[in-house]
Amino acid sequence: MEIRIQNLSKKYKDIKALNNINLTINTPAMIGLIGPNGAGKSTLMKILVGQLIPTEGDVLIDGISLSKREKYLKERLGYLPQDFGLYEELRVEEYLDYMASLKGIKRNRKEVIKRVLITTNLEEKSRIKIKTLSGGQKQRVGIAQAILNSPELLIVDEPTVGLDPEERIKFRNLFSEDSIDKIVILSTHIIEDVESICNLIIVINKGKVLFIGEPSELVKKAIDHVGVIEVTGNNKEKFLERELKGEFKITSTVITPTGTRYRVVSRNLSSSFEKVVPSLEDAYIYCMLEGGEDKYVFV
Ligand SMILES: Nc1ncnc2c1ncn2[C@@H]1O[C@H](COP(=O)(O)OP(=O)(O)OP(=O)(O)O)[C@@H](O)[C@H]1O
Repeated sequence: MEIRIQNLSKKYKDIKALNNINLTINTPAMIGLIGPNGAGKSTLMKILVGQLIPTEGDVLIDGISLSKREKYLKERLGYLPQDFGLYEELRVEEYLDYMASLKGIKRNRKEVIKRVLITTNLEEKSRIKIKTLSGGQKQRVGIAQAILNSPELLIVDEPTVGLDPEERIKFRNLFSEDSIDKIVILSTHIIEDVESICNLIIVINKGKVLFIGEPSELVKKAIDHVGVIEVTGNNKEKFLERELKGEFKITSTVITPTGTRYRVVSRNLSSSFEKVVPSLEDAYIYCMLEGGEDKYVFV
């Protein structure tokens, strides 16, 4: 599958949620879509699944406009929205059966449901009413419905929210294994999730793509922009003032026997800092610093 996003913009009244996005994605890809709150991630995902119509531009699925691909996409898409409504009165298996019928799954429906119940560790809960499940278990039901049709394109908006660490690891591995022959787009704020499974990162902010590429390329861009420094008690206030003035962004603070050790990301790192190897999180912050101003785009 090829997804080609062309000059895509979306306006909600006077808010430009997406501002002239151009991207091409091909199978296979395990994509991490990251960006701060309000960056436009959900809007982009909703357009990709045909739930929202763009104000300008188009999305081509295998060369044909999304607007003419409704059935084609429905058969190949799995989607877990950020706020998915579950039918609380239904039992888990009834809900999955209903979702399977909406997706047009007729053959082996029982087996298909059983398979996703096993995959999402919900077998024991299959006869339980959704309203009595915990938040994390409901999230698993959401993931289960998204993978019912073994989709070629799996779009998941913050899928690991509410899951405990073990479950998070399990699900990110599931998405990753699934991406061998498909496109998985995973929107998240959890950089660790992206780091461990994604081979492509798309960073967006204020509706613009700031970066697209491999995680290692993003990290490379932050080399020489990340440093640490130990600040003693008397100098702490002055140091923190420098952050307020925008000289750098503190990404970690550790109290030491002699003062405080800060890790910072800066566009122009002063020589007073000891340079360190950037993490993906540092690189993301650096990307935000560079791309936060309209005059500079990182791609
Ligand atoms: N239905 C809507 N009506 C008006 N404005 C909207 C609507 N949906 C989103 N927006 C605005 O569009 C912008 C992008 O929102 P979007 O939900 O796509 O961001 P996001 O990156 O998914 O954020 P988050 O990480 O907080 O979920 C924000 O400024 C948001 O307030």
